[in-house]
Amino acid sequence: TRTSRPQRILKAVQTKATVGDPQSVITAIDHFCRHREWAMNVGDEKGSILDSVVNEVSPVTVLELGTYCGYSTVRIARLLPPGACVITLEFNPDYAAIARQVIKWSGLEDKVQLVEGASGDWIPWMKEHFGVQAFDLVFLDHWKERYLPDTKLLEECGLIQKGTVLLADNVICPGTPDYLEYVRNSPHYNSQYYRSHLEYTKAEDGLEKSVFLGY
Ligand SMILES: Nc1ncc2ncn(CCCCCNC(=O)c3cc(-c4ccc(F)cc4)cc(O)c3O)c2n1
Ligand SMILES: [Mg+2]
Repeated sequence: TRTSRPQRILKAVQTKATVGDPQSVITAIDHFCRHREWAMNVGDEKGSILDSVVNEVSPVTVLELGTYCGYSTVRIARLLPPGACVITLEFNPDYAAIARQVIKWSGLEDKVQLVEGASGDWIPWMKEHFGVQAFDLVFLDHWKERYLPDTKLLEECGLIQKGTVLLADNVICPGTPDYLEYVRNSPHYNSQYYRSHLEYTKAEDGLEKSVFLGY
């Protein structure tokens, strides 16, 4: 049967990128998705905003919700200092299998913990299973209708503390209206919108950065 799009993305990485060179992996995926087949990676334009937030926060512990092919996982992990790590959750086992290989090709497997499963099932176990106290940065890029319930779940589980930064993809396209309303109106968050475009297109999209102010 035909290969899947994630399999074709992995092939582009394995033919165009250099093992151990995360930037070449990022460039290979962006080139493939801009010139061959669109795919739902955060992309180069929003990816630069993601980079700037990671550099600003310099997180020790990152949670990514929605791995897909590992493009944003590689973007984040390549900027982390030794000892820091990103835990990334992926629901779809086929995507997870591809992402593991993309992360390995980039040479960043020591900074990444890829967990297969649904966010709602795994978040309550984060402290116990991974010894996480709280996350310094959470990148939300999974089911858009899960952004709000999972944010509330992270709060309830004590995984968000004063200073934790939430960075949400796709707040315009496909859109996460209930999440936006919550973080923008809550007295416990300081929120700002980074206007950009839907990956590899001219459509408007953006990232919402929300800093938890404490209770
Ligand atoms: N709970 C849980 N836990 C863990 C999980 N892991 C995966 N999932 C399921 C997530 C499935 C993929 C999520 N991402 C998107 O849907 C997405 C879509 C577009 C897009 C598409 C078509 C258009 F015309 C325009 C824009 C663009 C983006 O940048 C997107 O990120 C999970 N769920
Ligand atoms: Mg996205």
